[in-house]
Amino acid sequence: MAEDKIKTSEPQKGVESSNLQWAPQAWAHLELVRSKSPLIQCITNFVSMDFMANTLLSAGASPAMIHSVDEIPEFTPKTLGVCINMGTLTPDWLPGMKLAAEVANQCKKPWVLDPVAAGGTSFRLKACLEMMNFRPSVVRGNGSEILALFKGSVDSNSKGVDSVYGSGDAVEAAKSLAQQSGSVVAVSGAVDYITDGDRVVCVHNGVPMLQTITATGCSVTALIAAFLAVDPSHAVEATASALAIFGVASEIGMDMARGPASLRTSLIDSLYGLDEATALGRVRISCL
Ligand SMILES: Nc1ncnc2c1ncn2[C@@H]1O[C@H](COP(=O)(O)OP(=O)(O)OP(=O)(O)O)[C@@H](O)[C@H]1O
Ligand SMILES: Cc1ncsc1CCO
Ligand SMILES: [Mg+2]
Repeated sequence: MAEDKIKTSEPQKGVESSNLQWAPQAWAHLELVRSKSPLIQCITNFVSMDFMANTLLSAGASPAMIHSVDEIPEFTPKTLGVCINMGTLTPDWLPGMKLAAEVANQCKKPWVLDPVAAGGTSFRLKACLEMMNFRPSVVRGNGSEILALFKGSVDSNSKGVDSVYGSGDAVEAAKSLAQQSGSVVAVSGAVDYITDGDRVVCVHNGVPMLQTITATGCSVTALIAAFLAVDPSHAVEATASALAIFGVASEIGMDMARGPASLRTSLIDSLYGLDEATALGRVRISCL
């Protein structure tokens, strides 16, 4: 049974030794998503809706892009996880986002925040910080986004949704943010870092071309929600598994791709077709 492979013991140091535990765990999480097909509510930006829904479907989850404040009290309790993404934020979307976070918390369902371009404008920063007050189970952003949330200030060098920092530049900020907020914090980039403020887990999978496809970050945040939905009490482990499996799918997809457009397609195919031997051979997770 896939649940049996999900361990709670302390991780070991180094990629080689800790992979013995983390790679089977990542596969077990994917198997659980495939078998349980969790319903994931996504309140997300207009750019990401299609790719995010297809990412969730190819992993075996069941996405629903439902964001109306009028539907949330009835719909959110039916879900197993919620993804809230600030990408194309306007003031009229915020009450629904806050209500969905509140209902998810009341129903003890995990929810994940994607603070897109948090440091881009003061309106966006304030909204992201307000969402942090609802204590997401996990917040996943790129280096710039996590640094902006930690500092609580707009970044004059912001390039909007793209990061101007590497993920490694935001590790200490991520740890502090996790300690202050009580949320697990994930910083994505060449290496993804996941922290609860104490442990730091590193995911080494992925390909640089992911940066040239819009909404790959948004979609992996939704995948985190699906992995959390099937293992809500192990947020660090589920988040690392989701990032690793998405990264592995991109690596296999890269072998078939001719550029960003075909990688977008082959990544979805690879995630759908991923088998145990390939996952165990490719997942690379270590601990700092
Ligand atoms: N240089 C890289 N090498 C390998 N994988 C990468 C690299 N940069 C990003 N990734 C992977 O790409 C995915 C998206 O991460 P990224 O940090 O680009 O998100 P983002 O900036 O929020 O993206 P978006 O806003 O377009 O959705 C993650 O799975 C991450 O691991
Ligand atoms: C390009 C873009 N603009 C707002 S959201 C989004 C998708 C990537 O975050
Ligand atoms: Mg993003």
